[in-house]
Amino acid sequence: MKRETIVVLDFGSQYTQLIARRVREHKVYCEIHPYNIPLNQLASIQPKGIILSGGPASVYATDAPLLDPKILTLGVPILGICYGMQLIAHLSAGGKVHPAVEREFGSAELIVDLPIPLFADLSKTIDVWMSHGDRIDVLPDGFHPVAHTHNSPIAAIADLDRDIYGLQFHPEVIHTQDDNRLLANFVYEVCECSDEWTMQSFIAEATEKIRTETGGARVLCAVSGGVDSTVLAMLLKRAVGDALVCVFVNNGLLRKNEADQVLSTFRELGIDVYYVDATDQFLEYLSGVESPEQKRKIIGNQFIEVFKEGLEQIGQIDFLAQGTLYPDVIESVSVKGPSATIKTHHNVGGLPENLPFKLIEPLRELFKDEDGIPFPGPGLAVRILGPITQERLDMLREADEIFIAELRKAGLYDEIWQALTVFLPVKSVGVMGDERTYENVVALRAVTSTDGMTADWAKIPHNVLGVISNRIINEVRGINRVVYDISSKPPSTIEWE
Ligand SMILES: Nc1ncnc2c1ncn2[C@@H]1O[C@H](COP(=O)(O)OP(=O)(O)OP(=O)(O)O)[C@@H](O)[C@H]1O
Ligand SMILES: O=c1[nH]c(=O)c2[nH+]cn([C@@H]3O[C@H](COP(=O)(O)O)[C@@H](O)[C@H]3O)c2[nH]1
Ligand SMILES: NC(=O)CC[C@H](N)C(=O)O
Ligand SMILES: [Mg+2]
Repeated sequence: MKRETIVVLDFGSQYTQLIARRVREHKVYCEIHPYNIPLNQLASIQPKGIILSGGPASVYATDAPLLDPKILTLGVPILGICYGMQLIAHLSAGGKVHPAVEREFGSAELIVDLPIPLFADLSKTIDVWMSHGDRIDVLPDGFHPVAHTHNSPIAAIADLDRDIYGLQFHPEVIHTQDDNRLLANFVYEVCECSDEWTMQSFIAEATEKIRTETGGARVLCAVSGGVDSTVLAMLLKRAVGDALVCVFVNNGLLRKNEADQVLSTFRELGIDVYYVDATDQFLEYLSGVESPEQKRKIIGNQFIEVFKEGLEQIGQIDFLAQGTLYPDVIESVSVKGPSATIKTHHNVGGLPENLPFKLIEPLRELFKDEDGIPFPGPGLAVRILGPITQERLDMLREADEIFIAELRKAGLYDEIWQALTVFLPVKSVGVMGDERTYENVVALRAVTSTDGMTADWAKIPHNVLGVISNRIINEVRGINRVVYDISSKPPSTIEWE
């Protein structure tokens, strides 16, 4: 049976992914395609409904991204959001879109004038989220005006015969206070989708697909202990059982007890892991290296070496599973300009592309909710400024464990996007028990952020910082000074290297 699918056509809105996520929250599968997807390709998806996203352009501009007008005649229900609605008006006979006298950003009160099924179970006035400079001035033929705001006399439109709708506001953002009803009404009432796309149905379908794809051959999954590779390994275990080969490499740059924790997690999951302790090899190659980029390069290369050696022992494997997620897939077809058009999927631990595997990517349809603080691939290597030594790694591990534990204890862990401890290559004078000390400094770094691209330093209460500093200086031998990093990104970065 064909899976019921809602397609979002992307005109470059910052909210495109959010639209897809909101639709999926209603247990209806939704995928994103560029606005200029060829008509036959779109038709072959057999969408139950099409949503046209917002976008930064103006429909009347000469280089505006347009829609193949035949899409409006497919007989599939369509919902245009903001730019999407303006486009429907622009492409339909009689419709006129012009710059509004006043631009409208933020909350606005929407008054519903025509109670159509799209607005079922909603009150007559709704607080909605606006973000536009253009508006429909003349309604296209065949459309009814459905709602208005103070600044947008035509804030929602409907052609009930053809099931084509437009909203000037953004139903996908939480500031539109409709309890996510508008998109629910669109997918259930207008498109007549059922709520059958669940994680259970995804797992069942993905399991079947992996079995068919691999046909009993062995599958390699490199695991880091992170969410993506762990979920991937669980799904593969279910699908191929003992044909799954998991490999976990200890590069000596992990946090305190991390390797043991990863191994015990996999034991609890009933998944065998081929464990390679390559600490000595990594530290040997990193010995004396100070340049951050050099460190990264060495770590990447050693990863490949370790993997190749491991594979010689494990023997022939046909498939490599990667934890590519939907945002990676979307980026590779993005409309946001040529620089973003081709993105190589993030490589498993920097594995080279010429290894003799066929790739499978069972998670490529999924989004992930951000969870906890990420740990970067190069690990503690980029948190020790200057040369890496076992002694420095040990001090840093202890200090880092205290920092994170105290953040959790203070209930701050979930508000913080990234938290780390940096070992500085300087010594400073202190006094401990009347004795002069001449020891090391660590810097604490904690930031708030939504995507890691920009970040602000976290305003951790002074008393919490005090406890952390005391504990580190008292408990970690070799450290007599703790400083807190109060730089934002930009101009600084989150990590120090
Ligand atoms: N120490 C390791 N041993 C084996 N494989 C690893 C290791 N570190 C990373 N990998 C592999 O490289 C992939 C990419 O790592 P990275 O940390 O950059 O991505 P990620 O998105 O955080 O994924 P994850 O949540 O699985 O860690 C991981 O998903 C895993 O397959
Ligand atoms: O896998 C990774 N390999 C790297 O080389 C690397 N460098 C930084 N980071 C992580 O990326 C986010 C942003 O960090 P920066 O502001 O330091 O660039 C932060 O979350 C960093 O931890 C890395 N992750
Ligand atoms: N958010 C949008 O889609 C904006 C559409 C169009 N650029 C406008 O300003 O009206
Ligand atoms: Mg990871």
